[in-house]
Amino acid sequence: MKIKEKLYSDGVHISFEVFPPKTDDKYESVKKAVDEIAKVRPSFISVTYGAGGGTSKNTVGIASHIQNDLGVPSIAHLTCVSSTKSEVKEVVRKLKDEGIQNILALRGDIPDGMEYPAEDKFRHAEGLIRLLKEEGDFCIGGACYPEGHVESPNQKEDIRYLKEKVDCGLDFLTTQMFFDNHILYNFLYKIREAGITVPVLPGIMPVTNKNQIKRICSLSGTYLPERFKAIVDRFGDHPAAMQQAGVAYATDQIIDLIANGIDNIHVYSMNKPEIARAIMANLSEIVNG
Ligand SMILES: NC(=O)C1=CN([C@@H]2O[C@H](COP(=O)(O)OP(=O)(O)OC[C@H]3O[C@@H](n4cnc5c(N)ncnc54)[C@H](O)[C@@H]3O)[C@@H](O)[C@H]2O)C=CC1
Ligand SMILES: Nc1nc(=O)c2c([nH]1)NC[C@@H]1CN(c3ccc(C(=O)N[C@@H](CCC(=O)O)C(=O)O)cc3)CN21
Repeated sequence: MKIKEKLYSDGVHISFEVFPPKTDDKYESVKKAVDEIAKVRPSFISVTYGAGGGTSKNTVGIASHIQNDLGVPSIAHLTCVSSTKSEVKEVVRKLKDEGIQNILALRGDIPDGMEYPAEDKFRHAEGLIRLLKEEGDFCIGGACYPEGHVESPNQKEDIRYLKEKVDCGLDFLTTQMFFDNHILYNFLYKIREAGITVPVLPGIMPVTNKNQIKRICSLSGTYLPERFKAIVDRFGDHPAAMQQAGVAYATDQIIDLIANGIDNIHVYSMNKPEIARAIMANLSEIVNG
């Protein structure tokens, strides 16, 4: 099923993100986590592609399992930063073979020490989107950055490139995580003003671990409100308490988004079924009521 059809259908839709195993010995444990997440019947599950520049060989396998064995729509991330154009084409062929219809087209994070751009690689997500349009009939998503992308000199320029990227044929956008909804509302106003009309799925990350938040912030420069920092300061060294507080904070953000008319929300719960379950339990009457 094409995800864009879901996005325009009635009701509130919650999706989750998972990352594939880095090594084959972890395949079964990731599969088990994914099976559990599928049980809460999210509108779709997205599968990252070497987040932070890691490996990507299991993305197609996990995305295919979700869609073809579990009956939940899936979307495979595809980045072009670490692969040559012909390697990217090879992955596209595998995705087609597995019947994957949804792709999140990304440039991806530049790994430490990598020389970029390179002659035989796409420089931006744009090139990848053009290739996907030529190669098949995919539903294509892209990433956007409510606080601006770390490599962008300013938000105006970032939004100008975003408009060009969407015009290459994107069906929807997912946002980088944010911890203050006002940032999202301001961003939405600006991109609509700039003529970007595709659905935008806010990305919410339930933070459950102090080190994870440090890594994320150094990668993407995310603003952390005082209210959020107080939670990490108070509960950061107590994993169970941090998890409970992180889920409550994320739930609060999600309810505010829904109350303000946003019906599609993407949750960066990664490979943690207990987080997916807790979020869905907190929203049971809101999503299904
Ligand atoms: N939000 C998400 O779901 C995910 C995001 N990522 C990320 O992928 C990143 C980059 O991927 P994308 O957003 O797909 O990259 P992109 O190619 O759309 O944008 C990357 C940067 O290049 C600029 N840019 C874009 N098109 C340009 C053009 N034609 N000329 C000049 N500059 C241009 C953008 O303003 C931005 O600063 C990472 O930094 C990371 O945050 C990775 C996985 C998931
Ligand atoms: N800069 C950037 N790169 C990304 O890959 C990315 C974003 N931003 N923002 C949106 C999502 C969120 N992503 C995430 C978020 C958390 C983990 C995570 O929890 N990773 C584990 C280790 C993963 C592993 O073992 O491979 C961790 O403990 O950090 C991974 C990807 C991927 N996406």
